[in-house]
Amino acid sequence: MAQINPSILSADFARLAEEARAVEGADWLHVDVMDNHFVPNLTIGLPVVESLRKATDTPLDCHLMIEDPDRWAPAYAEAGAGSVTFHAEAAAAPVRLAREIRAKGARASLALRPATPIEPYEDLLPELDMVLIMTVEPGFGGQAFLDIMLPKIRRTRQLIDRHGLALWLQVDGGVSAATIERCAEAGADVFVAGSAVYGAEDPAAAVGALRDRAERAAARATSR
Ligand SMILES: O=C(CO)[C@@H](O)[C@H](O)COP(=O)(O)O
Repeated sequence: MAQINPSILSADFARLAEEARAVEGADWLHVDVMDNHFVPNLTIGLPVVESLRKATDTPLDCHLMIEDPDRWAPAYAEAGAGSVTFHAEAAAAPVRLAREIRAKGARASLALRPATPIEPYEDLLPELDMVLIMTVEPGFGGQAFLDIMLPKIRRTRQLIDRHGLALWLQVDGGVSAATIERCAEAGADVFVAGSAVYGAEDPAAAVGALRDRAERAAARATSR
């Protein structure tokens, strides 16, 4: 089943609790943590995650776009994130880190920037609960979806299936009504959407509409 994770990067940060509750039918709330080093933008950190945890029942999917995730990522699991994603390009010891995150009770996920291939990480897949393929350069919401990432999504799905793993495959960046079907057909099953949800008049309805599109596209792809 397709999961839709609204990205609070496109929400009104002055009304975060309200904005989190506006999408309570969503599967997860995607929380973009940026440190102005790994990416050229600065957003939020642990205290906001702790507060969000109390403000909504929707599980938190924290995407750490930070340097030194080996030091910080386990603390996000302790702060209440149900899923913690760290970047392959930033982690010094990704296997140890994934194990630490899981030991704290959260799902462990590995993110890849657009120029980072999945193949070097094939042997690590059993240590993970999700792979995140960035479909824009990380740092900002509202960017155009990179179609050139579709082959990487397909290859990642093939690797996951070949190993018989139950990993989720997430895409993030430029996901909208116009692009979600291509992602689902390529094998993604978790979809982060910022502007397509928070830019909509009715964010909760936008979540439902995106999920319907993704599920129809996935059904078409499997019936081929
Ligand atoms: O991680 C990021 C950006 O780096 C994303 O989560 C964006 O926040 C998604 O926003 P849209 O592209 O959907 O507007």
